[in-house]
Parts: sequence; structure tokens; C-alpha cells
Amino acid sequence: MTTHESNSSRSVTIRAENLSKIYGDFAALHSVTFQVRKGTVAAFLGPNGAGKSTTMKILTGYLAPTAGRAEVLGFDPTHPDQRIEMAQRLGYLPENGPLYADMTPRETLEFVGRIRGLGSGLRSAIERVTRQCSIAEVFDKPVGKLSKGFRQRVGMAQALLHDPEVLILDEPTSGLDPLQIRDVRELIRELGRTKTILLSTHILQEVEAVASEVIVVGEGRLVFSGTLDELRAGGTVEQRFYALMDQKRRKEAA
Ligand SMILES: Nc1ncnc2c1ncn2[C@@H]1O[C@H](COP(=O)(O)OP(=O)(O)OP(=O)(O)O)[C@@H](O)[C@H]1O
Repeated sequence: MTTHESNSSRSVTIRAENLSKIYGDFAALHSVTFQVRKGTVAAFLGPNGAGKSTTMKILTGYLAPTAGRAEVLGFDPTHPDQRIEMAQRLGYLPENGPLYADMTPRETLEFVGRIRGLGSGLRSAIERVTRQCSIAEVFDKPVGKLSKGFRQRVGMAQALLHDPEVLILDEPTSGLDPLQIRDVRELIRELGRTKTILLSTHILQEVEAVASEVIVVGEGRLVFSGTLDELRAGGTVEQRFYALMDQKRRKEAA
């Protein structure tokens, strides 16, 4: 346990506290607060433009919040030294894949592994993620020539390369076909046995398929945060999601 972790509650791995983000004159996030407890798979659910990617970029240190505070494993992503330490224990799949089009998956993973300083462990790490993400058949094809589904899986592979204890996955099943979606959900469930995972989605079925905790946002505001069972109390995920969104609209109109 590091000093950073002992300073915060041990059971909370990801914390967003009153996060706000303003792009120019557009407010994308309004004081969003939620927590993800250690060892859970949490779905970050919301319609297009709700602020999911913005929140994830803040949590991973790629964007600074306009106000509020983020924390992952007790580290502050806006603090340069803490961000580096955090990155060693965090895997991030960004929204549109992180990948250089000219590089093959092999070159991508070797490159990422070198940056991460994996040294002699790199070869076995590459073998592990190649198996986990089923990318062996495209291993030596340029990423730019791969289907969206395979690019997404290469993105997952780079996020998993250093076997991080926390994963932040921005729409991990986006662009995949039904069989690939089933495989990636299975992989997420498997990884969720040992890791804390926050994944964004706007697919309601995805929530029930993989998550035990749910955070719902709409137009940059938090509308629900709790367990899947709490969300399902009084209806299906679908019914509850639409009810929450309608409730939010009525509140704003009042
Ligand atoms: N760099 C930026 N400059 C200006 N506006 C931005 C920028 N990035 C995002 N936005 C706006 O902020 C809002 C939230 O965007 P964000 O990408 O976080 O939403 P999202 O929930 O991830 O959406 P999606 O499901 O479509 O990916 C949107 O209205 C978007 O257009």
C-alpha cells in the first residue's frame, strides 16, 4: 500500500469528485461525482455526448478538469509524478484506438512494451495479450488495414500489456460484430475477477452482461450511481434508463 493509497479509502479505486469540464464556452461535465470500488466492473452508461469520454480522459490524465478532482488508486492524474506511477498500474483503451496505422500489432505491442519498460517480460506479455485478445491472425498486418473490430482488439491488447490492476475502457465493444462482442464481454468478465474495470457504453444490454455497478450520465450530469441491482429495482435496465433520462429532462424543464 503506497502513501497515496493510504491517504484515501482503501475500498475505492476510482474516484470522481465534482468533476466539471468546459471546452471553450461549452460545459461538457457539470460537477460529476462517483466512485468505483476495488474489484468491481462498473459500466459508465450514457447517450452520445453525455461526457463519458471526457470523464475517462480526465481519470487517465489526458485532460485536466476545469474544476473538481479525479483519483485512481489514490493517485492524482493531474500531478505529473503521480500520473506516471498511476500509468504503470492502469490500462486505458481510448475511444478511437491508440494506434499508428503503419505499425503492425507486433510492432505496436513492442513499442508500447518498450515505453512501459517491460524488458525481459515483454515477449511473454505479448504472447499473453495476443491470446487474450485473439489477434494472432493479424499480428503482422499494418493496423491501418485491419477491420475496426481487430483494431479495437489491438487497442485492448496494448491496454492489457503491463497487466494493470485497473482498466478504463472507452466503448470496448464499439464496431465489433456480434461474435466479437461476445468474446470481448467474456474477456471483460474474466479480467473483472482480478481487476477493477470502468467501461463506457451506450448499449443497455452491455451493462447487464458485464457490470455489477453502474454510473449513468446524461448531458454531462450524473443521473445514477449504484449497483446493478439498485438500478434494476423497479424495472429492467432499459425501463430504468429511460425513466432516469425522462426524470432529468422534466427536472431541467421545471
Ligand atoms: N475537444 C472538444 N471541444 C469541444 N467540445 C468537445 C470536445 N470534446 C468533446 N466535446 C463535446 O463534449 C460533449 C461530451 O463529449 P464526450 O465525447 O465526452 O461524450 P461521450 O459520452 O463520450 O459521447 P459518445 O458516446 O458519443 O462517445 C459532447 O457534446 C462533445 O461534442
